[in-house]
Amino acid sequence: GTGKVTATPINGDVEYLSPVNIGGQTLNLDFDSGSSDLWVFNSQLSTASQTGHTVFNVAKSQTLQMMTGATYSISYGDGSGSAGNVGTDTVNIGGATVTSQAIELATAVSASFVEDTASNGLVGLAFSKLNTVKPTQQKTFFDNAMPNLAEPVFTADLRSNAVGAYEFGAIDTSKFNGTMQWAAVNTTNGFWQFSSEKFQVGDATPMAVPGGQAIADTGTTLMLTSAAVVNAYYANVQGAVNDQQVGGVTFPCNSQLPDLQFDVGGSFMANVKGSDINFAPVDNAGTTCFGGVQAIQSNLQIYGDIMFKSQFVAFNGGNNSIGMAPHQ
Ligand SMILES: N[C@H]1[C@H](O)[C@@H](Sc2ccccc2)[C@@H]2OC[C@H]1O2
Repeated sequence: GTGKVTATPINGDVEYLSPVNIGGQTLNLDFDSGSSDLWVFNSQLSTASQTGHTVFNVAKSQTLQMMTGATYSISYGDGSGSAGNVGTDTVNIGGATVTSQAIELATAVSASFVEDTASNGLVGLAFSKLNTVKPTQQKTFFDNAMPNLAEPVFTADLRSNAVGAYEFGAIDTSKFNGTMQWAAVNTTNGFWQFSSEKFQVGDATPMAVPGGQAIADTGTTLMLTSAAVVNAYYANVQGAVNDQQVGGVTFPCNSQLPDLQFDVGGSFMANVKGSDINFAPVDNAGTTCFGGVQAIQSNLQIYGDIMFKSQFVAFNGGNNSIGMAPHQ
């Protein structure tokens, strides 16, 4: 079978939310190719933590079965996190259905999740080895669904300020231009990780990347790479400054940002459109804008939604590869 759901950007493309049916109840969740837990806001949470959210009502599902003694606890790269207990239920994502999917039921969530009222939980789509359920680690929705999918793939079609889609079991070739190019994924760390050793602006000298590795992470808003690459890129942008106050590089909103190409698996260069690197204004007048490409201190670069807005991406769990092509 296959399944397809909308991916709706919220708050200026900060994150993308998709409807998921769990035991007959539909929640908008954040699909995250950078983690491997499916957890939801639910009726066990404190009233305060539930404020503003649509919660999964554990009493209302006819098919929920609690997993005795099972717990989870997850913390994310940005310091947020959640923890709770675990059950299994039927999960239907746009027609792709898993009858006994581990559903992690938060009994505690960090402030940033409570405040983010648009999101009622996450669907982890990285590799199951990262799942945090104890004592028995659980499989992701994709791992459970794969045997029944027409093809062992899911795709992310994320758009700038427009509704896109996640699809399971098929690659819709009408959604991208040209031929999709593929690279090997190294699953050792549990991420959709591939080598990415260089960046290039126009036909300038390519910039090397320390560590030369990146992950494709739909749950990260920006594109995070080395400070050297960030500085070299914004050297092309008049008025770009690294503003500690704001927390990264800003530039005049009317800047003509150059495209940025990045190496994928040593086999091809994929392009991020300059227009997608203008992430958002930082001031009410809309004079100064925050860059979509920012620096992290890590040998593992994180290609988040800024990259996905320029590239249609396919994740192949059959042969552990990642495919990219410019959006149609
Ligand atoms: N894979 C990512 C994950 O989806 C988010 S969790 C999240 C936190 C608050 C709001 C929305 C989502 C967090 O930032 C980067 C990395 O960890």
